[in-house]
Amino acid sequence: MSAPVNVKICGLTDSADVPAAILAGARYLGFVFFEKSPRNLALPDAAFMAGTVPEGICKVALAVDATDDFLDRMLAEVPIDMLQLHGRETPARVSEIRARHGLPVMKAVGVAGAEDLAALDDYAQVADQILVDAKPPKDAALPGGNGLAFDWRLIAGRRWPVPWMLAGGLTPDNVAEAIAMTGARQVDVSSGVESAPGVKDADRMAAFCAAALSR
Ligand SMILES: O=C(O)c1ccccc1NCC(=O)[C@H](O)[C@H](O)COP(=O)(O)O
Repeated sequence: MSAPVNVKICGLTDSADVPAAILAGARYLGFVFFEKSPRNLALPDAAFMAGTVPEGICKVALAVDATDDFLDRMLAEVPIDMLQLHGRETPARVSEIRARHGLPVMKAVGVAGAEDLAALDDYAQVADQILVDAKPPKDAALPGGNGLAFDWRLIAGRRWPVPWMLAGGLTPDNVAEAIAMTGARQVDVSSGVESAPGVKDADRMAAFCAAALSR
């Protein structure tokens, strides 16, 4: 029997989201640091929320093309276990951030077509994990968290030398099919468990985790 699927719930904005996500079954919690996002957190709020997370649950900080100065300030204040890089960070920058900040790094890679798959292989050489996400539309305000899925057949049967997560447009209704089609053992969700942009819904988080953990 395979190990249970790991669920990451990204973009928590309220302190009540932390116990709700953990009770639902999430193993990773994502905190967004991107000013244009409805899920953006101020450092003191993130520090408070992350401080309530028990041992064994991975606290992930999501940043977009962040400077070392920002990462230094954020990590000095917020207890974080993993960095998620969701911008245009090059493989060299991923390596640099890993070495400088001493935390595991998950690099998000956007997929829209077969031409995007090579980047997954490149980042799998330098990151601790890769997040296989939908590529944002050209005019999107956000580089992720858009509730948009990609064609899962593109990665069916593909494997990488590091752990990976499937993301992009997952919901309580489609996550089981996404897992079945791709073979993912880790899934990441944000919009699909919200009642409005930036507002997590405890019932949807529970339904999502139940559907993912049933696979
Ligand atoms: O959530 C945001 O607002 C956000 C902002 C900037 C970069 C990434 C962002 N979110 C990424 C995610 O929440 C997930 O890792 C992933 O993209 C899946 O999101 P969704 O399609 O909404 O489930």
